[in-house]
Amino acid sequence: MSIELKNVTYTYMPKTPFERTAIKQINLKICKGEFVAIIGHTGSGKSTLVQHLNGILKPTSGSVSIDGIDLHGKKDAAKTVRSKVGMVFQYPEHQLFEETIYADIAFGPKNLGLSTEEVDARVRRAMAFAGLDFSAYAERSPFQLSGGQMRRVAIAGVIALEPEYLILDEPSAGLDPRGRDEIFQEIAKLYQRSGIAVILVSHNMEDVAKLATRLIVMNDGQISLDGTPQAVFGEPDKLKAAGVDVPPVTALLGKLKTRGLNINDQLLTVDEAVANIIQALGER
Ligand SMILES: Nc1ncnc2c1ncn2[C@@H]1O[C@H](COP(=O)(O)OP(=O)(O)OP(=O)(O)O)[C@@H](O)[C@H]1O
Repeated sequence: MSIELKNVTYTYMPKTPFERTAIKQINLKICKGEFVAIIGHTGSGKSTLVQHLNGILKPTSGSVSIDGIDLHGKKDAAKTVRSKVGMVFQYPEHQLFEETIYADIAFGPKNLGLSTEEVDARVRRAMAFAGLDFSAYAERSPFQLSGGQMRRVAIAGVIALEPEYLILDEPSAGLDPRGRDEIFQEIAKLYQRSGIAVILVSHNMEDVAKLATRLIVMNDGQISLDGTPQAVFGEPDKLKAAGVDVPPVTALLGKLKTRGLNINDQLLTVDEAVANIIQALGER
């Protein structure tokens, strides 16, 4: 079970003076159970790439398939996408529009043609998952909430679709550190509890390093690195060429190593780094 892109190229505004090829000859397979983070400098093609994973964009050339179904081949392809792929866009709270939080989260499942009971069960599950107490929030207007809470409602609306592939394009953009941590904790929880694939576009290297099982680095419309976080962050020269920084923890460990400390510079979390630094200092 996978989403597969074969030789996908996408050109915006072809045959005009504004023509721009945003992704070039991309070959990529993402399987259920993976947590894939897509990183890269501004304009490297991340959003264009993920908008192919749910059929919003149709490749200029090449093909996209989900669980073996060609997205642009069959008539029922759109239905397959709707039922399997959930997409959280940048600033998803801008897409809230119903009068109550309940109605907003119920909107997607209703559109899937589910029974009232099933819609209700999904709304309750999604709200519980997003940390929104049902009795306190269901009948409130989403527009009375803080920015972080509005985003949780918007994400709950996508989670209520119970997608098998969940795509999140910069889900923490514009949030303060606390809001950002909460959103990432929820995403991690969802990933750990279910066998879905998560595809996350993010600029935050620490979150990416902590959560992802696989990192894809985009550079100028192409995939320049693809591997585990350890493997990718172990390629500082290629990362630099792609305009991407290593996580601060990895950078710190690298510097301590060049200063002669016997240290593992492939660690990605603060806790791992602290334990390793204490051990290295004890050896001196
Ligand atoms: N609607 C559009 N019309 C024309 N060109 C576009 C459009 N959207 C994106 N582009 C161009 O395609 C290229 C890739 O853009 P894309 O948004 O996919 O990059 P990105 O890596 O997601 O960037 P960011 O990190 O800033 O969101 C850029 O050069 C961008 O200017």
